[in-house]
Amino acid sequence: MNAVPQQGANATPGTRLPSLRQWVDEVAALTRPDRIVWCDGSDAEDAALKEAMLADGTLIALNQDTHPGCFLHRSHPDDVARVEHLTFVCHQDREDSGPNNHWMAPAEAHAKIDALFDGCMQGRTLYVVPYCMGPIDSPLSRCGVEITDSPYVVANMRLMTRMGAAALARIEREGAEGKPFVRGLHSTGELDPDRRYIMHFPEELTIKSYGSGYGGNALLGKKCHALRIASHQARHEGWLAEHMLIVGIENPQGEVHYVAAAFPSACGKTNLAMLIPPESYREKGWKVWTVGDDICWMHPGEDGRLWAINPEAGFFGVAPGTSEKSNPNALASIQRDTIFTNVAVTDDNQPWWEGLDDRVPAIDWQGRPYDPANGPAAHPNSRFTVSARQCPTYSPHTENPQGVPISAIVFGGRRASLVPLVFQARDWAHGVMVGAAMASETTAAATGAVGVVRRDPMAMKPFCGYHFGDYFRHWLSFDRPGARLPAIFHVNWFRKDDDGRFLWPGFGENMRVLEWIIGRVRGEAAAVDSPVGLLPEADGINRDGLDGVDFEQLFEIDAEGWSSEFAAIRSYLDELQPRAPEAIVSAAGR
Ligand SMILES: Nc1nc2c(ncn2[C@@H]2O[C@H](COP(=O)(O)OP(=O)(O)OP(=O)(O)O)[C@@H](O)[C@H]2O)c(=O)[nH]1
Ligand SMILES: O=C([O-])CC(=O)C(=O)O
Ligand SMILES: [Mn+2]
Repeated sequence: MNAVPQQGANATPGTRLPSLRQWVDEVAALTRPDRIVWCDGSDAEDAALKEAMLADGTLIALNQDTHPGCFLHRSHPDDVARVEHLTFVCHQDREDSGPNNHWMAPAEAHAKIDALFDGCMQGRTLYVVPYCMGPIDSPLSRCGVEITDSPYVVANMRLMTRMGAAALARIEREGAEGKPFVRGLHSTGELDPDRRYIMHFPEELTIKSYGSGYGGNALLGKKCHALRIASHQARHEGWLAEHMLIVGIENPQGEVHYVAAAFPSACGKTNLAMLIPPESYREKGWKVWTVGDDICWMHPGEDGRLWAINPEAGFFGVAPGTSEKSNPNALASIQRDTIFTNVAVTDDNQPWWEGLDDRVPAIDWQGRPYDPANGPAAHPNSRFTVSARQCPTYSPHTENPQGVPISAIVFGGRRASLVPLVFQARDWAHGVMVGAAMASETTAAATGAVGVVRRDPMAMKPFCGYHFGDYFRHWLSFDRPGARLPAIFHVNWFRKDDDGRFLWPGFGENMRVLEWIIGRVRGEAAAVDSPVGLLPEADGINRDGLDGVDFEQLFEIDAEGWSSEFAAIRSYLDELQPRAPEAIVSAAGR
């Protein structure tokens, strides 16, 4: 490991880039770490970090015979999910952050969080983590540096991003040309929920996160950079940074159509990205390729299409519900070299969670002997971190510097009632309205109540780094001469019957809906108009081999229910005035 003892102003630089060196010096002067380590991303560095974490209990070794290279991390019980109420987007002008974000004046926010950072790394190591979001040689990629005092964050960032020497070289090269990198400062602090903030300064390309070690709060390349900061950059540079999976669907003719889909947190992105088609489809030659499971950056190409890259290099996936039946690709991916966070373990020290299989766990996520009276054995938001390359369906085109062309955009939410299995938007503006009108039941991915329907436009409510009205305008701006935009759809895997059972089997069977979507894109499948959009014809979704599915109920359009839904959408858009674009407001029925 390249350990560099800090010697005040004479500290070994670690970089040729003066702006980076100066920032690290400033942060070190504020946080006063015992030592500074510049991370190179090497295997040796990773091994040494893990050894140190095993020694101090940050990591616990899992069964190395069944799960080589796998470790468990138990977080503080109060630090298990994103904290939206403590997450701020601090534009100079409050209006630019919009009613969709918590706001504080930048000067006040800096003062408040810098007071927490003051001296917080005494007795700790400061790690400098250079990273690249996207393929290292792609012009669409963007770089950042995270400074953190958490070795767990370093190990996760190594899986989730292109981290280390190659990223630093790109940052230095771009820096010499005057191109900035995103600066992220993170400390786990005291893990005190009352001394915790996740602050974003889009105009300064800066993130400051204090008091949490959890994924979306602490792995700053992910939601903080690749969505909140990047969405702001994308607005000004003419591209889109979205909370979307990217999946390639190969039809029997060997044609691959790439689909980008936005579902809110813990609503099925990882599962759809890794879908295995039913056997009848596989026999005919249908295949699915995984490009990304959480974030998608889309740029208009010279051919007028939208080209997408996955800025991430790994998956930070929800463990509960992942099984041989629901998601065999995810399960195959996490047999080795995986970091598990807040899962349970069996008596032979294998990772376990609800929905995995019918074994009984021995120890729960907090390290207690398992007792059902204490609730689930694994935390509902327990996660695995793994390199995307370990996924059996990993698409080699993920590394394309120019990205992959998107044929269809799919929006979706968790709606127990009202919303049909699938419908298509009539055109781009209608599709943007459909995305803007999204709502979904809240999940364990963020702290707070679970199962409450809230409006979550484009699954970006917690992640859009600017005013939603401007964001919808930005989406509309892609419809211009020469554009060959993807068709837009909406799906709902989660509609329930009167007894509270899911009407749709979901998971691999979602292939049937994707087949219709690809059919529409290719101009082959028929559709009928309805008050919400274009629906498949009565036999439009392939039903072969599907017994007991009530298609009538899945596609039922309740006129009265929709009229109150549209009223709710309109009053939501009212809150965004005067910035909500007229095209969206009128598409929502005014
Ligand atoms: N009923 C049903 N549940 C599903 C389906 N797909 C996923 N789920 C459930 O949704 C939950 C989480 O899904 P993920 O795919 O991990 O969610 P995600 O959208 O990737 O979430 P984040 O990583 O939080 O952004 C799990 O409990 C799954 O079992 C489906 O088709 N039908
Ligand atoms: O960011 C996280 O912590 C995990 C995630 O994907 C989400 O919450 O959408
Ligand atoms: Mn997510």
